Amino acid sequence: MVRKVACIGAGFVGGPLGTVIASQCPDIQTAVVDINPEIVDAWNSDTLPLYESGLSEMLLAVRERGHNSVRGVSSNEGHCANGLTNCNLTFSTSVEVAIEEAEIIFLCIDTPTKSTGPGEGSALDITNLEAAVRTIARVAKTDKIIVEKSTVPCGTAGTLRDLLKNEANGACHFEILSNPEFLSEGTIISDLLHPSRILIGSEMTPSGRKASDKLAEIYRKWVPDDLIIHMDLWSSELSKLAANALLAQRVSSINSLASICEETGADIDFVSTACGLDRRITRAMLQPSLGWGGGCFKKDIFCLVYLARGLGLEEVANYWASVVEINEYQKARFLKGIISHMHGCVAKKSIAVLGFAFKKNTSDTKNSAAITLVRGLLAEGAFVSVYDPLVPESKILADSTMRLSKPEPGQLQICKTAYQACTGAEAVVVATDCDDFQTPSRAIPRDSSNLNLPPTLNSRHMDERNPGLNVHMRIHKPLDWRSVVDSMQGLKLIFDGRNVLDGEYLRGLGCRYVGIGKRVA
Ligand SMILES: NC(=O)c1ccc[n+]([C@@H]2O[C@H](COP(=O)([O-])OP(=O)(O)OC[C@H]3O[C@@H](n4cnc5c(N)ncnc54)[C@H](O)[C@@H]3O)[C@@H](O)[C@H]2O)c1
Ligand SMILES: O=c1ccn([C@@H]2O[C@H](COP(=O)(O)OP(=O)(O)O[C@H]3O[C@H](CO)[C@@H](O)[C@H](O)[C@H]3O)[C@@H](O)[C@H]2O)c(=O)[nH]1
Repeated sequence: MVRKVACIGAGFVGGPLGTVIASQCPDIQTAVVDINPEIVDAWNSDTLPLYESGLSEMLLAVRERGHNSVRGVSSNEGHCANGLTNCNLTFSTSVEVAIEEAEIIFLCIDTPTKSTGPGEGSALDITNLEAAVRTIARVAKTDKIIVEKSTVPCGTAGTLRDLLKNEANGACHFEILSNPEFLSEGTIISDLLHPSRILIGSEMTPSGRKASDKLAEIYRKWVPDDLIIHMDLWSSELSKLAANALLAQRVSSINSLASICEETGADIDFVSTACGLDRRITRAMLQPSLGWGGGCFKKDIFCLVYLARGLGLEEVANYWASVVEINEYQKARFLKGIISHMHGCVAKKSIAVLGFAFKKNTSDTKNSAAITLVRGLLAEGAFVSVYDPLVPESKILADSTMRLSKPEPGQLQICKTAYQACTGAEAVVVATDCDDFQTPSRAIPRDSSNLNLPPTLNSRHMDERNPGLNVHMRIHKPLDWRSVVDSMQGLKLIFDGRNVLDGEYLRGLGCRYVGIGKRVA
């Protein structure tokens, strides 16, 4: 029976994963550790470092359970927020202590694209991952199971094994497992609680299988056994890259078809529905957009491309590279379309951009198509006002500003409301599929989450125990498009970069509607 685990890296993966393990396995002491004290402080404060539906409620429930516990579980060197020391979840910078105490160590460390040297711009950089494994080699005094949660180049398990062999003193045994994470931002807690599958890659040796079973034991606390799949290390590592490449390929494919629709008068929403209803195709990842973004797709596809090229499989490399190329093309095409609809010139024209995150329900802007859009509009001399319900103003400002060409003073405005952004605008661009931006006929029910969370506290109780944790709980207020259109001026164009609006309804309000892959009426 596993008693102590550690998650190294308290980012989008490590923080929520640690929280879910602690929530689902009260008998397991979970230490989430990070070298960045700011992130750790944020996890221990009322303002979490990331917004995710259900996260703060789950954290609160774990802390509450610790508060009510009479058993007095020891708590590593970290502490539960609000001084609660009995809970089974800690966030701290005590990486070495966590390593020493844990039987299973989840590596949840960032693996960005390499920015220098061989493989620059393509291969994944595992420097941070290796640094953590070096620390394990140095401080471990007992056997450890080391779990690759990070997305890694294929063969990394072997690299880490060699590193441990060379750097550890040989007194303890290390088993490396690959256990890739498939969560999506915006639905992190739900995805962790209800994963479509859990892959566990191990060496096909008795000790590899034993370690694999030990990890499966943890997941079995909340994941059905038939969803836990055991395989070899390479297959598991490759499956992660393959899954992201296939998902991104679907969006690139539908976006490439959207461009045919725009030239011919076909409607991509009909085409997407028609294809998606085929039981073999399904409707997932076929929503046309101004371009996909996020921290994972591009870097993971490039990692696959790098692998294929290294294996001499040039055609295979080119095939997957084209998924990213089509996405770049889509982003550029969307910007060009806006300029063209505004008579070939956006200079000195006011344009509102609604949504800046790479998708709804997240404050993450990594590779967001909105960044390309806003930078492009600013470079063309437009006055741009941006509103996003979750992204902080400072982040929007930093992302919108290019190194070499800065916007003129007053050219970029970050707004507190969508109405403020749209007032006086000649064009409004919906860049993120936020529920708040939907038109009435497409509006979704207010509580769309289906998290199946463990029994949570009622809101009155939450307020009393931990008022700050409520700050991220959002109430959807659908946009009043009539007021928006009334407040616009000039051309009154609405560009729907997500095809989430009802074009007919908007035209009825007196504006011109331009969707992706649709004929402009
Ligand atoms: N974000 C996602 O949606 C997602 C989903 C699935 C898989 N992944 C993969 O999981 C990995 C982590 O992604 P993320 O989004 O959580 O990254 P992140 O950047 O949000 O978090 C990584 C954390 O690791 C910490 N860190 C770096 N080196 C460290 C060290 N030596 N010791 C301790 N902490 C260290 C950093 O300070 C950072 O807080 C990546 O490989 C990513 O590709 C991410
Ligand atoms: O039909 C669709 C679906 C998605 N998108 C866009 O595609 C991007 C990626 O979306 P999504 O896959 O939902 O978000 P991520 O959080 O990037 O999650 C992906 O990347 C993670 C990190 O590896 C994986 O764990 C997930 O399984 C994988 O879905 C976003 O910009 C979406 O707006 C579309 O344009 N159309």
